[in-house]
Amino acid sequence: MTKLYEKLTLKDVTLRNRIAVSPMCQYSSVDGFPTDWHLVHLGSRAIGGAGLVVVEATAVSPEGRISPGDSGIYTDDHVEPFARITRFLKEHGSVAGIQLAHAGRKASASRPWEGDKHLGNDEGGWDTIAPSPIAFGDKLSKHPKEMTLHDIERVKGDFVRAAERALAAGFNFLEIHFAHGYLAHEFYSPLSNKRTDAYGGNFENRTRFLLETFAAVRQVWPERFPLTARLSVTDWIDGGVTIEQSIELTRQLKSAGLDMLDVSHGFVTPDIDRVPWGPGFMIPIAGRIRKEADIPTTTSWSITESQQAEDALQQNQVDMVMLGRELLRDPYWPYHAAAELGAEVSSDLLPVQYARAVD
Ligand SMILES: CC(=O)[C@H]1CCCN(Cc2ccccc2)C1
Repeated sequence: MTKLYEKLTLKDVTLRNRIAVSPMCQYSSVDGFPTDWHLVHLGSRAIGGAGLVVVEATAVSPEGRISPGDSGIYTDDHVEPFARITRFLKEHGSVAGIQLAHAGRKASASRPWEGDKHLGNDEGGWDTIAPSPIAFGDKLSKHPKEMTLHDIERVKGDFVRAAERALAAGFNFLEIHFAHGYLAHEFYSPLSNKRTDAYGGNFENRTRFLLETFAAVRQVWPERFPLTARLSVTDWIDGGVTIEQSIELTRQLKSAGLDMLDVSHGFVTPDIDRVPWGPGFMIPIAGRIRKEADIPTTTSWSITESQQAEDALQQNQVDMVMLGRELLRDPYWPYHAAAELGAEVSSDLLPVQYARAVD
């Protein structure tokens, strides 16, 4: 049996296959509100057969957005526009997921096609916050305000309220963003966290914000729905977070109710020279964490071929694959991959309206 097309059950949620649409920023929201673009962009990937569609990094507060075009779920008015999307995704056989995020010191940036750089407060930008008053660097050179303990409590509350709104909007899969040099990763990594209070210094203190935020969200996110996290498991840099530390953190998150780890990497500093880029280069690392932390995993990064995805599943390195750019290039990848792998293209992979396309 082609494992890529086996169902996957996480708590009370069952995916029709092991293919997920990775959360990918569209920079096309207005004051956080998703638009027709999002309905068509995400809806077409549900029509294309993905088992899970995860909505892009969605900010838990206005200052937590990467760019002014980012999605947000920081007011109750954001719920219905997202509910319109979740209804469509579910109607076409996909599980509806969303990634909750706070961009920390990487916030207040322009869209990639507008330069991917910090915006001054006189050009639509805003003051940023972070564990320590240290700029990311390169094109993101704004110095963030060091978060007070009050700021920390507020932002944890923002994650909780955002999770409650995601539930109200009909999402059944929730991912907290602990990666890519955004706020939570900035607490986790010694490269960005120079605090001397209970949120900085040793491993216990640097993981405190992540564990407290996770526990607070778990309390409001129903037990019957999967709660996951995307974690940069290594900074690739001496002095940064290591895979060994991340295995320990994953074990602690699992004890707190983590249902799957979305294994990612890097980007807490501009330095990407040490990243071992290559086809599916994160898959072996996901496999190690899956084994040593004894938890379901998924991962992304240069997964493009059907046999590559099938091998990762067969070798028990991941339980699901998350495709990003490959699904931008081809929303019907799930259908094409089934044909390549000789998996019978079950009728639920294509909508009834398209079924006649299969001769
Ligand atoms: C929110 C998030 O994680 C997105 C933001 C846009 C780029 N995405 C992909 C990316 C991650 C790290 C470095 C370069 C590219 C990640």
